[in-house]
Amino acid sequence: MSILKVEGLSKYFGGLAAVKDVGFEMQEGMIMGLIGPNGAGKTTLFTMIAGSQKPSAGTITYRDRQIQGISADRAVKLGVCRTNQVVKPFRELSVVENVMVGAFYGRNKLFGKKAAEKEARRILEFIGMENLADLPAGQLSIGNLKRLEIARALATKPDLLLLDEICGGLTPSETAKTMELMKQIRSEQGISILYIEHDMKAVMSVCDRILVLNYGQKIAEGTPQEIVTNQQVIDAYLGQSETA
Ligand SMILES: Nc1ncnc2c1ncn2[C@@H]1O[C@H](COP(=O)(O)OP(=O)(O)OP(=O)(O)O)[C@@H](O)[C@H]1O
Repeated sequence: MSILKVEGLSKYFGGLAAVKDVGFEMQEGMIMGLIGPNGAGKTTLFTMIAGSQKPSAGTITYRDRQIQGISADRAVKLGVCRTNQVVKPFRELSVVENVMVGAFYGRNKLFGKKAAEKEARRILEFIGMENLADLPAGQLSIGNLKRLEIARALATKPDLLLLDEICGGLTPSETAKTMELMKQIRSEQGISILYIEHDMKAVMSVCDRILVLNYGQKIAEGTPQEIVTNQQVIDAYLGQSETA
């Protein structure tokens, strides 16, 4: 069953086509990678799906509902939540309080403070951060801040999770842990994931399908194996990222 269908999606900033006539579909339970060079339009595509930016043209169908142009708040309430590439926790609040903010802001209307804290601690345990729950978020390492960003998003109870470069700045072992976590989020919580990443090893290890953007346009879509052997993708992106 389709969870997300994007058709003819474009976003113009003045004369610049940041995203141009992009279309793709995600099936329920899929982990889909979104790759491409810097400035290719990946984040702009995310912001349109997550509701913080209105498309110039095109449609975004989430399950059976068109959601293009809705607010980020409304998108979260419908079950679409994104993380940010640059993590912005409430640094003076504790780790568990940061996750509680996600729970209050999210879909589940049952929450009082106690229930939100219980849920936040459950999520921290799920992602292996329960021992850090009472520290101020400002004291976390970059790896743990990225995990906290995922925990906050999970607390909103998404069905579609948009992850933006959650491996940037991580060590190889932190990256491997994060890939395992993504697989668990899908298998144990049934959440579909759209995933922007520059780390090709990470993308290859976790994604069912990959979508490639270049200058705002889709240049390829396929399985990881199809993508790494696609000459257009090698020329536009993989060749340069290997030498970067
Ligand atoms: N608010 C904005 N106003 C004007 N131009 C913008 C705006 N947001 C993005 N752009 C431009 O749109 C293009 C696509 O940017 P976007 O951030 O979506 O790319 P990206 O693929 O996410 O890049 P990166 O990998 O560096 O994060 C770039 O040329 C960028 O400068």
